Amino acid sequence: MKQILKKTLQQPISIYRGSKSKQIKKSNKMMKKFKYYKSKGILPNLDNVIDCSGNNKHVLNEIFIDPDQKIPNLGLKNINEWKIYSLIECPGLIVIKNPFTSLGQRYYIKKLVKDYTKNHPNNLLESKFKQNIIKDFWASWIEEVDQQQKRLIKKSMRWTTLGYHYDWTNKVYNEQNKNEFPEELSKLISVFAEVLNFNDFMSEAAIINFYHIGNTLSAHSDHSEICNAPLFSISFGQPAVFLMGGTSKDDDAIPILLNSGDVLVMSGNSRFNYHSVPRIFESESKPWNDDQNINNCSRLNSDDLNECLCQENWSQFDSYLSDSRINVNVRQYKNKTG
Ligand SMILES: O=C(O)CCC(=O)C(=O)O
Ligand SMILES: [Fe+2]
Repeated sequence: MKQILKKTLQQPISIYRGSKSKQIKKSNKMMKKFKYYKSKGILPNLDNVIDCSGNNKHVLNEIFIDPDQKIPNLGLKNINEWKIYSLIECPGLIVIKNPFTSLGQRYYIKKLVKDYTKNHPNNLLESKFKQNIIKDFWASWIEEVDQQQKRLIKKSMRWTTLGYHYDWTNKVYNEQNKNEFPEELSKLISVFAEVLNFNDFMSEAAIINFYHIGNTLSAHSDHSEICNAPLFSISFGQPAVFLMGGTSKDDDAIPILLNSGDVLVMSGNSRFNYHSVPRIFESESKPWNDDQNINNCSRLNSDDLNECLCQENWSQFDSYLSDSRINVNVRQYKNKTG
């Protein structure tokens, strides 16, 4: 078992899901910045990383929404507390600063890493891992007593897909290989879409990425969806530097700090831009533990909520998150009018 795990894990630490380009051109500004922020030797200077707060007014525009509109109780803060920004230099890129309550964060974290890794396609399916790990990653991880094995199991889960499954080899969505898109996630995304006036958005396909300190995601653009609908990307756990480039890898890239709970929306011109994740940080802040107020959670499943409220149970998630980041990005795959 140890051998099989080790063998499967002998792969680049970068999540890479396509064919590699052969050479890095000198003009490839995205790659240069990627290398800079990824660097392990000399720690990168983070002064230029945009943290999407009031401190960065020169590069951000605040988007004001109706503070009296009604949103469902899905673990989100009161709408009058939401802060939303667009990036002046990247039209269409929007960041909703953590709109989740602490319990809301816990709820979706549990869904993403425990529930959705079960019964959905994931990167372990074609590996030689034991069936129990492939079928129920979370149970296998928490039940493992050997600390070395436990670490290996944790790092083995890199991605899971929901809804239409993406065929990474042929770079197409697979019509036959489709799972039910989780209803609670679709409802959550609809709230973000409606608040931002993307009223017809349909959640049809999602990728959940699991990163651990040291993991990266190479520069790519998400262009396999045939519609021009926005892409909603939610991050939980440890913070990351996210690089947002242009339509060519030669375009310069903007470094953005994504903290737990932040929702990044790629719409309009930014939808098909190159982007990457060069770095995950360990941070002291744990916004999923701030308070466990059940306000604004009445539309969430009570059994799931109780699981998040039970401290003994939650400590497993805390341990998972101590050096991990979870990102879920949700897409509309088909053009409804087409
Ligand atoms: O982890 C992130 O923030 C980005 C993920 C991403 O770009 C992707 O999965 O296509
Ligand atoms: Fe992407």
